[in-house]
Amino acid sequence: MNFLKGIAASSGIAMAKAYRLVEPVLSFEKKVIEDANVEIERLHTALTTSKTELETIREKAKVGLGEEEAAIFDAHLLVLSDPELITQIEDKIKTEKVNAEQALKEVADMFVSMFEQMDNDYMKERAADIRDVTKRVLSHLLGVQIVNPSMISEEAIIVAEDLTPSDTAQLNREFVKGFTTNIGGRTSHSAIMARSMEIPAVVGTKTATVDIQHGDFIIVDGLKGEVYVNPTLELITQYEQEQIRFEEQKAEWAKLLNEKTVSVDGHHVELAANIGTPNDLAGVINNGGEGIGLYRTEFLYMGRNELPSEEEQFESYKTVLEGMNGKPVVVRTLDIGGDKELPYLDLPKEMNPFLGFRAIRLCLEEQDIFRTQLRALLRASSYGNLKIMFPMIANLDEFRAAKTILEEEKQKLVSEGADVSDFIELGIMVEIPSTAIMADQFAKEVDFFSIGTNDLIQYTMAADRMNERVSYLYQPYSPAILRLVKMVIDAAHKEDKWAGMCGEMAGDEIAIPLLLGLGLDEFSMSATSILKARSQILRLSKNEMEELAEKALQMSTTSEVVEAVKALSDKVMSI
Ligand SMILES: C=C(OP(=O)(O)O)C(=O)O
Ligand SMILES: [Mg+2]
Repeated sequence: MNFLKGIAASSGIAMAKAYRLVEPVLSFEKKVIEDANVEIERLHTALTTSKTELETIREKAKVGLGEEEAAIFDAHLLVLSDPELITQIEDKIKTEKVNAEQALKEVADMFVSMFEQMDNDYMKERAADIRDVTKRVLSHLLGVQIVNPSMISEEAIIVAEDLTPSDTAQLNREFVKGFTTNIGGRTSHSAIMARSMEIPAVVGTKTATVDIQHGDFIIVDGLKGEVYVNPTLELITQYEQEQIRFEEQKAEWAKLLNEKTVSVDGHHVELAANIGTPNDLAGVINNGGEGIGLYRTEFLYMGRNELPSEEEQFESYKTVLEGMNGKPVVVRTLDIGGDKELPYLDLPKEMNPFLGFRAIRLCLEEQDIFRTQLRALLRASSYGNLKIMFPMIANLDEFRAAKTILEEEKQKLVSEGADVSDFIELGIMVEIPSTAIMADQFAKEVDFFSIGTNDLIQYTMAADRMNERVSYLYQPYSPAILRLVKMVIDAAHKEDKWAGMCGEMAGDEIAIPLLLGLGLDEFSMSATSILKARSQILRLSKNEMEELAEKALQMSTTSEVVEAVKALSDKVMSI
């Protein structure tokens, strides 16, 4: 039995065979061939196998993700049967007497660079399609298997170097019981998505792909951040008991579904959910969410080849607003960048993507993208209680510029006769230290704050949220972070505004007593954490937590703070 320690990213216990999701090696040598016909036949066999495979993937994507996501594969199927591409590969094999792999690569590279140089987004997307399809055909020529998470059709635990947010979105919950990765932290987006999909996960193990072989039986303990490879029967039985206990605990929490979240001394706070797509709505309702505190709209833009249209966005926003039936829905405008990439935007690679051209910075420059989203939001506003929030605001000029654009679009829509609500609150994410420090000034102009601690911690501590090697610095309970949070909440309250938090800290059981004491009004978290948080807050006294927070703000280290919270007694800690 082998044991790996990582970061507990999504709670629960999974036991199944390992499914390794590793990039295949597609290297080959250029060869001079004797018989061109043999090579051409190999090429056609690889093309046919790729076609059958893509059709199956397309079908699965259609069932699991919907027609729109599946349409991406139509573009790939088109490339596969493009006569111009195929004839040129055949000609190369015949005239230059090279192997099919070499001919395929040279012709594909030529098309890719031709399309990439065109000043046309549609053509640039075709370059990405050709690259993808070439990889698939090449894998069949070489007899190497390309793995695709959406193709998993038996119970498995994924083992990977890392999972991108779009890989995670494609996971089929029926078969994927859990995952473990080499890199990543609790607030990397794949971890956040795992929590909302209720898939147990341990990230940042450093060596999962080395220590775990395809088909090994593994246990992923997402509560403790541990992974066992080929465990003993005794351990399996122990974990089966553990699974039962976890389910019983969840059943207890479920009794609080329709309760208000009120402390023992009568202070009410709002427990809201973070979502990525309208598909997450059911989870919010089934977990007793009192609103949506963060709708990460960037997922609408991901896993596809082009920007979503205004109409498409309008439909998604309307679905969420109607689904929440008048409860608050905070929609965050496009926050692309960092670990959330959009290949079709074709932005230059940056040295420090988390500090680069992203989120509101990109939206203020690429205004077509921004205005389309704002129009869709404004049109949807009459279907519910919409609040709009801008991400990554670093100074007041950015907020004012974004607000002006929103107002311009609103005027246009109103003059076109559209129905736009007059009660849309406008707020910002506080996730950059400069904004927390200047919160008193912002509070005069915004309607609310939502503290994005996932980024606020990484920017304050200069510790990458995705890097497990610096995770010791990435501490939500650090007095430095608590002081910033206090500044933001106090600044909001001074201007009669509300302050929420949508970073993962809001659902963390050690942070919750402190945040209640600091006066946070709204806690927004993975839907699956809501009932547990409610059960905890129902046992806390706001007055006592104020005293605790006061003391914590004067402490000098994170561990002192953690000890003080834990000393509150088992009564207020869930586990
Ligand atoms: C909620 C946040 O945004 P994201 O995790 O999407 O960066 C945050 O930074 O805390
Ligand atoms: Mg953020």
